[in-house]
Amino acid sequence: MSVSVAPGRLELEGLHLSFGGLKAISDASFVAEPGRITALIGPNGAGKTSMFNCISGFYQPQRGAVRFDGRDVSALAPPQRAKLGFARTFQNIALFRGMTVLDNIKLGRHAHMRTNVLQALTYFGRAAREEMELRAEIERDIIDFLEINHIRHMPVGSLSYGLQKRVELARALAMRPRILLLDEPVAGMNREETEDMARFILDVKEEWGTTILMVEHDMGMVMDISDHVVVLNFGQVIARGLPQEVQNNPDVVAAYLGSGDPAALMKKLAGEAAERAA
Ligand SMILES: Nc1ncnc2c1ncn2[C@@H]1O[C@H](COP(=O)(O)OP(=O)(O)OP(=O)(O)O)[C@@H](O)[C@H]1O
Repeated sequence: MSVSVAPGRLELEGLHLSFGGLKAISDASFVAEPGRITALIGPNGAGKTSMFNCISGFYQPQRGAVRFDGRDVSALAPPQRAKLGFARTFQNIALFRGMTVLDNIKLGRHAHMRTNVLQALTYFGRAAREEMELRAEIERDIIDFLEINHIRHMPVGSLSYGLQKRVELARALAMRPRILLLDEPVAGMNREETEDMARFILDVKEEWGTTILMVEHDMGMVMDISDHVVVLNFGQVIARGLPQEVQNNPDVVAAYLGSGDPAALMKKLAGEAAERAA
């Protein structure tokens, strides 16, 4: 691996977001530290997706700031944030199903290239050189790394769900992110697919050093691989800390269950994850 992109530090300060009269996010602050995995969890409707959309620039919070390495990026549109190193995967896979794995991954990188997609698809001059370098780099750094060599020329639509999610991760990595935003990376996966994805996310952290922020419902996976967990409830941050600290926090348990029984919480959450995977 030879990926040398400095990880970024994401800081959210006093974020407010309302839809009409409904407060989706209310005075929420937290930090995703460089080179760490931060998980954003919370019951359904807690505001996780809204928060993700504020971070990637799809939503504009009414108040508060999104800072990246100290710079206020709140007013930047998603493509401008992408240029600063934000890369995102989506809850519902956002790939071109008729295109091959390799072409889908290359599209991730074209956002950053000096020549645009059309120029790059015609093999002349700088475009041709960039295209060849890109292909070599993607094959070396990403396709091998994510163990998707055998499917590189297959159309994405023909792949299993777990592999499609891995291709989406590959496309995000092709952007050479300084922060990777993963929206429910293992939703809908079976146990084996979940374990594979968890391992790849850990490998990205360890080998690329990328800052990772993920929204995830699978508590087993969250507790296994996160360095830091932030819990949202009704749009507010109600807890943050190490996975074990959060797991045993009575406010968190109450938010999920309305009871003080952490064992029951874990059982319920594990059951929900299994239901989604079934
Ligand atoms: N575009 C929108 N318009 C109106 N209300 C919205 C919109 N997006 C989200 N909401 C509301 O904001 C609140 C937070 O929703 P959000 O989807 O961010 O929660 P979540 O934690 O991601 O939930 P889930 O785990 O179910 O995906 C909910 O009450 C939701 O109905």
